[in-house]
Amino acid sequence: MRLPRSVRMIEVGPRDGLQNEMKPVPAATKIQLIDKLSASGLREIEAGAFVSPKWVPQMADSAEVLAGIERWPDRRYPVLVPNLKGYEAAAAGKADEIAIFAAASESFSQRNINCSIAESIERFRPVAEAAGRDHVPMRGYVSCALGCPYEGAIAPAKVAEVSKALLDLGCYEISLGDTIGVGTPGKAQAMVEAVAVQVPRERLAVHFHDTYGQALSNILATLELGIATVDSSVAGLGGCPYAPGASGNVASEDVLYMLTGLDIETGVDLDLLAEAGAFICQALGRQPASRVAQALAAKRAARN
Ligand SMILES: CC(C)(COP(=O)([O-])OP(=O)([O-])OC[C@H]1O[C@@H](n2cnc3c(N)ncnc32)[C@H](O)[C@@H]1OP(=O)([O-])[O-])[C@@H](O)C(=O)NCCC(=O)NCCSC(=O)C[C@@](C)(O)CC(=O)[O-]
Repeated sequence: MRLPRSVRMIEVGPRDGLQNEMKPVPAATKIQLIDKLSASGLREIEAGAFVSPKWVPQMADSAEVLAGIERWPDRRYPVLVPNLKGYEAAAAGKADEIAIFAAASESFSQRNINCSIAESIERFRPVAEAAGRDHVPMRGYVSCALGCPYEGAIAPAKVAEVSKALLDLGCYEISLGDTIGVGTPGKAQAMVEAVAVQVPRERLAVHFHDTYGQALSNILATLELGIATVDSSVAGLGGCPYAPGASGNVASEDVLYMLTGLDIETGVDLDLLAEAGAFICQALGRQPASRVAQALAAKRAARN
């Protein structure tokens, strides 16, 4: 088994993790969470989304969050941007990176951003031009890479086509989203292999939700193919508002524990990461979904 020596962990908890929360999470809590995640050693932390507040009310305070966080010099705080209006707001908030998001499923694209896949690529074009002009790095997401809540199975060739379109727009990296967490290791590998024909694998990231408990296995399967960038969410928070039934993202603590066990470097401190997870779970009034966080907490409780 050939695995990468180091992996970039992209933390999506403050955005993907919180966007589906029904009760408003105060901006001050989001800010504290992001500061704690920065302190844990994570270098890329998605801080919010400049999307329509009618569509995703929880992200309406993203400007306030960006203005309030401590910006560590060697960290980046990307935000999601669905259109030029979102880009202008993100730029006004001094976002240091943006992410555009398309889907490999027509139905999901309609439900999530109210347009077809082709229309979304056209809508992203002026965003890409503006980001290029301003030297703001741009990441791209492809949702439903392993299945769609409305259409079921999605052809890997379609994922490859949309990934290439985002790459051509100027994305430095494409994150392949198993939005509803239905993937299994063999299917994840086949999908990555299909995309890698169009997009160099060093420019691919994986983004698994853990709905069916397959996320860690899927990550390991894609690391074996040379993928070295993994999205995850502290405490396993998350779910997409336009993907009914989708559970949280794979927990950052669980990913980190697995990577450390494989002697793969990340630069992230597990105790500090778990502390950030405990903080946000306390604020939300729930237990972390991360098995590693639960095990660490039980060990601590037994010691005291
Ligand atoms: C794309 C739109 C805006 C189209 O929505 P629309 O209704 O077609 O847009 P519109 O242009 O007709 O505008 C409607 C209203 O929204 C306003 N508006 C328009 N744009 C913005 C903006 N940027 N910021 C703030 N406001 C905005 C606009 O000004 C107008 O306001 P009104 O005149 O009615 O008062 C909408 O569908 C939207 O915001 N969708 C975002 C949905 C979303 O955030 N989903 C979750 C993120 S994707 C995800 O989680 C998956 C991922 C990335 O994690 C990977 C994976 O797991 O698969």
